[in-house]
Amino acid sequence: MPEPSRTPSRSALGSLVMIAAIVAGGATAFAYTAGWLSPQRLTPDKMVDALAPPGGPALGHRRNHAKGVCFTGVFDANGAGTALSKAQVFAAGQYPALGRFNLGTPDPHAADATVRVRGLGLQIATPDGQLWRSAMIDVPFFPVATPQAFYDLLLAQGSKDPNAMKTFAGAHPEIAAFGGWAKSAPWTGSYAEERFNGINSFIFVDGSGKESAVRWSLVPAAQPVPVSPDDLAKRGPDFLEQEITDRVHGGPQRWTLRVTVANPGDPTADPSKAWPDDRHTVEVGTLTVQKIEAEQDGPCRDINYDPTVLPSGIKTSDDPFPAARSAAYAKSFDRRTAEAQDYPRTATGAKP
Ligand code: HEM
Repeated sequence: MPEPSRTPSRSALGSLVMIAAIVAGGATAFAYTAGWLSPQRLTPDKMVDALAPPGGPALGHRRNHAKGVCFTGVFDANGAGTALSKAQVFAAGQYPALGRFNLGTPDPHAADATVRVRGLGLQIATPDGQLWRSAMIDVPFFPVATPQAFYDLLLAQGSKDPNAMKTFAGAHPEIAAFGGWAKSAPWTGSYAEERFNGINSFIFVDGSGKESAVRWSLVPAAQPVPVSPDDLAKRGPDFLEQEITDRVHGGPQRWTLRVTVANPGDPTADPSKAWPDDRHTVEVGTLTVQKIEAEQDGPCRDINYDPTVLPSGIKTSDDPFPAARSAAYAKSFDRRTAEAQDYPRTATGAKP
């Protein structure tokens, strides 16, 4: 009987080499994705870690804009937006809205009068099954020009080096405009009096395929009444939630959705640069907030207001923020939903 051959045949050897190559390729891709091959690369993990306050993140909560209150209402499109975008949300009609007023802080217990930036997350659903999610703030422009600069800003803010912020501002002079806004813009006593700005640039695509670069804002119907932060502090740490609850109880609150169209050459890739005031604007409809909902364990808890969740007819532009935000929001969502024991959670069916 002939001895069985101990040397693998050429074809078996080829298969082994192929399997090894596939495994190595997979491992390399995994290592790249995890950032092991490029420690300098900005990853969603690093970005979300950098948002955490010195004592660590508030487990179970959003890693930014952690304090807030949920609402439901409707968006009434007046039809004017169809000249710019084929998305059904602009066709005249009424669509359900689910949103969240919030404060730009990773601390869910921060006193309202200590947080300079206020925000609004919004989801509008249309009968064609599409969703438009957006998260806006009351600042008219972003403090820095790139996601990397935002990360560097977070590191500088958290640094023990007393010169860290000075060094950062030297390298990122655009931050001065935010400082100017923070000092001079009036504070108000109500979310209902805030204008919320989308800040990032997107592309609207109309029925014929024509593209327009746009930004959008929610302009309040309520007249803003300036109140000093000292006076706001006297209203208590959570006055904003109580105030909006009482106000909406007294009657629905409204904002006009205003779309601003860029002129050729306007900067779309840099949200730290506001577009000039004379740009063409189109009022496309009205957001009506009808009911304040429970924040804890309410309908906003499992929503990720990812700004890249867009209906057909709206797409991202060369602005690098929405993609970076999407990755960071997903990371925050994953972490907070995995921390069920630290936050009241009864319902299932999370929708990242
Ligand atoms: C690279 C830049 C940014 C990063 C890393 C970042 C990070 C985050 C994170 C981690 C969350 C919590 C997400 C969740 O768990 O659901 C969040 C929420 C939010 N962000 Fe940003 N953000 C960025 C830029 C912006 C910009 C440009 C705006 C405004 C135009 C904005 C407005 C908001 C608002 C309003 C929320 C709260 C939404 C909600 O109620 O769930 N962010 N952000």
